[in-house]
This record gives sequence, structure tokens and C-alpha cells, in this order.
Amino acid sequence: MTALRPFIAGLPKAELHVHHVGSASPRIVAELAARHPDSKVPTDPEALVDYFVFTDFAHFIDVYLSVVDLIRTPEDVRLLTFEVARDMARQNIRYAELTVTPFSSTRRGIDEKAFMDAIEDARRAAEAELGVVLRWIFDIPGEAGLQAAEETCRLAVDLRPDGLVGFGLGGPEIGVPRPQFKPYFDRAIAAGLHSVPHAGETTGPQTIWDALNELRAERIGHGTSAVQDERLLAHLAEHRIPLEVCPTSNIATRAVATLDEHPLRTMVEAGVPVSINSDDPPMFGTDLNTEYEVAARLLELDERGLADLAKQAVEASFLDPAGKTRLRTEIDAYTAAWITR
Ligand SMILES: O=c1[nH]cnc2c1ncn2[C@@H]1O[C@H](CO)[C@@H](O)[C@H]1O
Repeated sequence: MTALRPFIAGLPKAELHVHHVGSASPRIVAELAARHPDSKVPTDPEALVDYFVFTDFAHFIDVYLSVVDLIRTPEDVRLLTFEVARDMARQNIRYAELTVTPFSSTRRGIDEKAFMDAIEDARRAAEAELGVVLRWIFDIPGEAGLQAAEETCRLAVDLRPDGLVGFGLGGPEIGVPRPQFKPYFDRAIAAGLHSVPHAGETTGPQTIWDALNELRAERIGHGTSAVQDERLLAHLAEHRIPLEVCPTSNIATRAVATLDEHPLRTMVEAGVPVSINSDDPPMFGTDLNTEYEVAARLLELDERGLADLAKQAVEASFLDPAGKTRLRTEIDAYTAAWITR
């Protein structure tokens, strides 16, 4: 723990890149695993720590999907979503755009309307009872192909829950070229959704160019390999396209070898807007507060620098202008009070 930890813990924060099922705490995962004993997921929270050690990105996705398989009823969905918000409230996360993969649930037989009701019910309860504002990004699980794309697009456009703001693309990048998803992103964008695909997490900068040019990305999930292409960094900086950076995730999935080699600093020095995120926090043994500590170390930030980072996430969010102003004001007031205390 660093000296900045208490400041970070109380800092009002927004999180833009965090997966729904990937946010399930060990307690919830263990509870669901006990409920569904045919699963290979351990029922003991301690054994889960070992289960969540990944040999590479493909192994991570296998483990992730085994946890996805524990979510089988609308009540599982509602419980998971509300509990995720509870963990956010404990960290003073005021606003989160949660990446939800409805296809994973509907293909397992959860009724699509019941699924939407479950997340919306949890969203309203989280706002009223915990003061956490949730919004959804529906992502295509890339490994499931165009059928998943079609289904995710249909669910997003036709069922469109009130909290839905964005359309994304997750999963592996190797063997899953971004351009094939263009028609689905076109439809989602025409329906008023923001385009936020993952790109450049496990493949090179061309994937990020494809996300920008073909999928009209407004933000990039990860974008780690952008630093391999100076022209791309300049483009992201000039067009103010933020990267959703998740440092510990990149180490856990072995997308980046060590934290000291993480390219966050190069991105910031190139003038690219960034937000700091936890991705799948319990699976990576982290949380957003820890990611802010990591960022403070990599970028050599003090309290004001951290407050600026928190405000960059607000800026990059899909909150309405009044909501952005409110959260920015809260961050400034908190920081001023801390510094003059
Ligand atoms: O870091 C990540 N990168 C890509 N996909 C991820 C990550 N974390 C969780 N998912 C999830 O993996 C599933 C399979 O495609 C999707 O549900 C996606 O949201």
C-alpha cells in the first residue's frame, strides 16, 4: 500500500472498462459454483485464487467462460449485477459503464426479456440504494463469431434497455479480425449507440486502425499496442480518442510482460487521453483503487495528478454534460478538501 491509498480510496471515480461477469467477487463465484456443482469452477474462495492464475490470454478466456457458465437464471444475473455495484460503492466508484455480454446468457437459455429486466432492476436498485450509476455496453464475444454479432446487435437495438449506451467487441483478437463486424457496428451506431470495441490488447496496431476505420470506435478497449505505431498515437491524440487502459489485467493475461514495461506512460506522453480501469478485478486480484495506485507509480502522480486522471475518465465517459459536470465538481471538491486538510 502506498501513501496515496487513502486519498485514492475516497476519490470519487468513474470506471469505463469493466466486465460484468469478470467483476464477480470470489464469494459470489463460490456461491454460484456451489449452486451448480457440475461446473469445474472451485467452490472454495481460496482455491479460486489458484484457479485465477492464467498461462496466457487464451487460458484466461477459457476460465472466464467457465465462470460465465455459472450464470444460469435471471436471479443469478440480478444478484451478480447488484453485488458488483456494491463492490463499486465500497471503492467510491460513482459511475460505471459495465461491459455486459447478453449473448452468453441468452445462448444458455436465459429468456432475453428476463435478462434485460434483471440487469435493469439491479441498475435501478444500485442507483437508489448505493448511489452507483450504472450504464451498459453490450459486447460481442468475438470467439463466438457472426452469429453472436447478429444476436448481440438484435438484443441491443430491438430490446434496448434504458441503461444501454454502447456497443462493443471482446474476447480474443487473434483469428478474429475486426472488419467482419462492421455491419453490426453500423447498425448499433445508427441506433444511437457508442462504438467501443476492444483492440490492440493481444494483437498489433493494425487491429486498432481497423477498430477506428471499420468500426468507427470512439474509445478503444486496451489499445496497448498503439505505442508500436507513432502515427497511430498521433492520430489518437489529435482526434481525442481515449484508450481504456487496464494495467494489472495486461500482466495477468500476459499481454504485457511486467508492470514496468507497461506502455501507459508512453501513451500519456504522446498526448493520448486515457482512463484507468480494472477490467475483471477479482480474476486479476485487483480493484480500481489498486489500478489508480499502479497508475500513480507509472506516471509519478501526486494527489492532483490522480484527480486529473479521475477527471479524464469522466470526460471519456458517455455521461450527459450535466452528469459530467457534477462528477468533476465532486472530484475537485474532494481533492481541494484533502489538500488543505
Ligand atoms: O480483457 C478482456 N479482453 C477481451 N474480452 C474480455 C476481457 N475480459 C473479459 N472479457 C470477456 O470475454 C468474453 C469472451 O469473449 C466476453 O464476454 C468478454 O466481455
